[in-house]
Amino acid sequence: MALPGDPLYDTAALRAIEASALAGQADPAILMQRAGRAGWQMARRCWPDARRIAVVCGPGNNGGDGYVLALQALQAGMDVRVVRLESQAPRTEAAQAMCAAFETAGGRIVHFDGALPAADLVIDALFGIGLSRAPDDATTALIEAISGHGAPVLALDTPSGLSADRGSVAGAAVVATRTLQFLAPQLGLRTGDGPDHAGALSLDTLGIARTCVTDARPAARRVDTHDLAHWLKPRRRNAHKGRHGRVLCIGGDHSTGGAVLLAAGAALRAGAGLVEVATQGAHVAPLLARWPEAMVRRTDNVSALAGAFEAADVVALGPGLGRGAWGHTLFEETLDAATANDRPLVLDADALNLLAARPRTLPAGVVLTPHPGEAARLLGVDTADIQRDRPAAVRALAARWNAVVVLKGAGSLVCAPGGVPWLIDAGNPGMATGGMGDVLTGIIAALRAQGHGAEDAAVCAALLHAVAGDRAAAQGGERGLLPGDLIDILRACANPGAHA
Ligand SMILES: NC(=O)C1=CN([C@@H]2O[C@H](COP(=O)(O)OP(=O)(O)OC[C@H]3O[C@@H](n4cnc5c(N)ncnc54)[C@H](O)[C@@H]3O)[C@@H](O)[C@H]2O)[C@@H](O)CC1
Ligand SMILES: [K+]
Repeated sequence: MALPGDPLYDTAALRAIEASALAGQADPAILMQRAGRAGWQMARRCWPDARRIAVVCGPGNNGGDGYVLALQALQAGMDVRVVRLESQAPRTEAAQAMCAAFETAGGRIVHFDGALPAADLVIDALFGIGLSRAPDDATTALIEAISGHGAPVLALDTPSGLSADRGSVAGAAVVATRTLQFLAPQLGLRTGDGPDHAGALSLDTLGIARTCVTDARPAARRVDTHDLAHWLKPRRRNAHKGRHGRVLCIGGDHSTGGAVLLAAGAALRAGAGLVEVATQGAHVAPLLARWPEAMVRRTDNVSALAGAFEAADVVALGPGLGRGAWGHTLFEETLDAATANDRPLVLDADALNLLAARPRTLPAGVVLTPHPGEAARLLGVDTADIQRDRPAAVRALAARWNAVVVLKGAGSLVCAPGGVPWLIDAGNPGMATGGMGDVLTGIIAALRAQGHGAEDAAVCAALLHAVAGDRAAAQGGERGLLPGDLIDILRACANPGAHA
C-alpha cells in the first residue's frame, strides 16, 4: 500500500533532483529561467495591483532567479529596482548572464544603503538553498529591511537566512508573506522556525520529470488530517472489547495524579478496549470517579501488579511517575518485566528522565515521547542543540535507543531507527500546556493496543493529538486550551469519515 503523507526534501536531495533534471539539458540556465518566470507569474496572481517592485538579489543562483523575475517585470511595464549589497554582485555564470540581460534591457540596479526603495511588493532573492553561514552585519541589515519594509514579501525558493534543511535561523531570516518553492517541497519550511518565516507556501516543479523527484530520498514525510483514515479504519461489526486491546498505565505519584488520569482518559477515548491504571492509593477514588470505565488499583511495585502486567497488550509508563523512590522502583521493575514478557512499552515524562540517568538496553518496539528538554538529556546535549536541527535529533534518538521516537514541539517529528522521519505540523501553540503530553501517551498506548505497530501507532497518535488540538482550538480559542478539551474531542477525530 502507498505510504501516507507527502515527501519533503533537504538540500542534498534538492541538489540531486536538480542534477537529474539537468542531465542531458543543453542549457543549464533553463531552470533558472523557469524559476524567475514562475516567480513573476505568482507575483502577478497574488498582487495584481503592484506596480513598483523591489527585487533583492544575492550573489548565487537564487539571485539569478531574481534577475529573471526583474526582467519579466520590466518587460511588463513595471517600475522595477534590483537592490543588492555592493559586495554581492552575481558570482555564478548563469546569474551573471541573467543580470546582464536585465541591465541590457534598461533595468536599474542600486546598492543597498540601509533602506529599500518605496515599493508595492518586495521580492526576496537573496539566498535560497545555498545559504552556508550566518549572515554578517550588512546582510542582516538587508534581511531586516526586507522583513520590515511594510510591503508584501514574496520569497523565491526559501526565505533568505532560513535553513532549508532544518528550519532553523542562524542570526536573521526574512519573514515572507509567501514563499514559492522550486522543484520539490523543503523540510525546513515546515518545521522549527520555518512556518513563522515562510508565510503561505506554493510550489513550482519547473516542468521537470516526476521521476527526478520520486527517485530522490525524502528527508521527511508530512502527514495531515486526511491521512488519519489510512490508520483509523472503520471497525468490524462483530468487534468486542478484547479485540481492541488492553492498556496498562503506570504513574501518578503524590501530587502528579492528574497526569495518569489524563493518559487513561485519552487511552479510553482513542479506542482502547480496556484501560487499567496502577497509581498511588490516594488517586484511586478520584480516578474512578472521573473514569468509571477504567480499572484502577493502588500499586507499590510491579510484583503487586503481576496479573495486570501479563494481561496488558501495552504498558504506558511515565505520566506523573516522578523521580522519587516509588517512581524509581516502578521504572526498574516495569522495564525488567516488559523485557521478560515481551510487552510493548510507551515511555514518557519521568520515565525518560530516569532512562537518561540510568541508561539501559530497551526491549524491541518501545515508543519514547520526549519534549526537547527530555530529548537533550537522552542524547547528553543541550536543548538548543536539539532545536537547532530537530530532524537530525530525532534520527539520532531513534538510533541511540533503538526505539520509535516522537520528538514533541512545533512540527512534531516521529522516527523509527534508520527510518525517514514523519512530520506533523498540525497543532497549535494552545497545546503548550501541562498534561498535553500525557494525552499523547494515552493515545499511542491505545493505538498500540489496537494492533498498530510502534511506528504506525506513534505517527497516527501524534497526528490525532494535533488534529484534536486544532479542532478544540477552533471551537474555543488557543489561550486556555486544556488537555481535557482534547480528550473530549478525541472520539470525533478518531473516527474519520463518521463526522464529515
Ligand atoms: N537547486 C535548484 O534546483 C535550482 C536552483 N535555483 C535557485 O538557485 C538557488 C541555489 O543557488 P546557489 O547554490 O547558488 O545558492 P544561493 O543562491 O542560495 O546562495 C549561495 C551564494 O550565497 C553565498 N552565501 C551563502 N550564505 C551566505 C551568507 N550567510 N552571507 C553571505 N553570502 C552567503 C554563497 O557564497 C553563494 O555565493 C536555489 O535556492 C534556487 O533559488 C533555480 O535557479 C532553479 C533550480
Ligand atoms: K530567497
